[in-house]
Amino acid sequence: MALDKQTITSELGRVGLPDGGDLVSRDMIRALTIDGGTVRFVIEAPDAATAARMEPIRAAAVDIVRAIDGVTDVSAVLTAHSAPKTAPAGAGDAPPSLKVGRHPTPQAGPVRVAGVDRILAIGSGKGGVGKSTVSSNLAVALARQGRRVGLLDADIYGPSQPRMMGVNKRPGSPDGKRIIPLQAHGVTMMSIGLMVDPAKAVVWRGPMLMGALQQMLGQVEWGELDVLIIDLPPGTGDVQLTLAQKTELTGAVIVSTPQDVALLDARKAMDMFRTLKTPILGLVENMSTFHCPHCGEETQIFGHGGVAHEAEALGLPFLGALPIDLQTRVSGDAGVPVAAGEGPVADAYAALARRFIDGGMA
Ligand SMILES: Nc1ncnc2c1ncn2[C@@H]1O[C@H](COP(=O)(O)OP(=O)(O)OP(=O)(O)O)[C@@H](O)[C@H]1O
Repeated sequence: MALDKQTITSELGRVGLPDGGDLVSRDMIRALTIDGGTVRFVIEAPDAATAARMEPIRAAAVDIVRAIDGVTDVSAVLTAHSAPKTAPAGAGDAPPSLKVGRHPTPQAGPVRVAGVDRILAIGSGKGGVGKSTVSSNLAVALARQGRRVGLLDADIYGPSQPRMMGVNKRPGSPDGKRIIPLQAHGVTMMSIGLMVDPAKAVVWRGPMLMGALQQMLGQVEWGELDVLIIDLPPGTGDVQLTLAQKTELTGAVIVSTPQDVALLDARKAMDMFRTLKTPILGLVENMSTFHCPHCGEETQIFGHGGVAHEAEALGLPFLGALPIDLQTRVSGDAGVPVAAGEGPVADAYAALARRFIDGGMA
């Protein structure tokens, strides 16, 4: 019999906590995925101090799931999140201004974005590994599966989503306060690149970036979304820091190519998210195998499987591999993500999206 989430959740509900309740009743299980006999999940403690005491609980959870018929492998990651569950009173009340990049309005701590169920930050250590490509295609693939998806291009230094999603209109504002996002391929989208000249944004530092991000999240009329995907700049800079500190992120997904040098940088990005107490929900390998369209031969241009191994070594979920593919690049440049069409790469993105939905991440 195929494993199902309900069976696993009900077993995890037997893992009690010293201060009362259990892992399920206390809502600590995140990103539960089942892949054949392999079960992966994240245990999210309310804060770092609690997480530090929870290793025996994590081990008990692994044992209890491993004992389920059909389970061959279990990976459970312990993370901590210090964010409050609700937006503090008054958050978002400050008079907004459409001048993007102003100084931020004071904000007590991480806040939710009204109407948005989950926020995923898509990060990478290195630039050029395909983080924006994966963000846009994943967004489109999720929308094709009926999810309500938002895409925020927060790559302030090199916004590429307008080009990849085929939009270049400046978003409108009926009252000079609210910003109306654009729609493309079933996705609600917004890019800092549509509001400001990236050449100017390059010199922005902490407070200016914080103000701009606060506006993108607070003033944009996102509507009701199942998931908002945020395409981050590469590396570990001010945008990541600001976002993790000011917004209640569901978690981060790391995109890397398979070769060691990219993985080295990906590790730095993961270290940063761990320090910021943002749960890392998993890793995606981009530019994996190349399938020759002429002879059908497979070539591992950047190697293959490096990200899956890294995920395994770190006990993190491996979410999927996407091939290196000419059509992906051409479609991205043409503003129609490959996931919007048909074919093996669109299928790979559909499978990735399914994984996110099944894992409760979208
Ligand atoms: N799987 C793929 N196959 C072929 N080309 C790809 C693939 N993924 C991305 N590309 C191409 O590689 C280039 C860089 O991709 P992209 O802009 O998504 O990377 P990035 O990590 O977001 O970079 P940066 O952070 O510097 O913006 C683009 O031209 C894109 O079309």
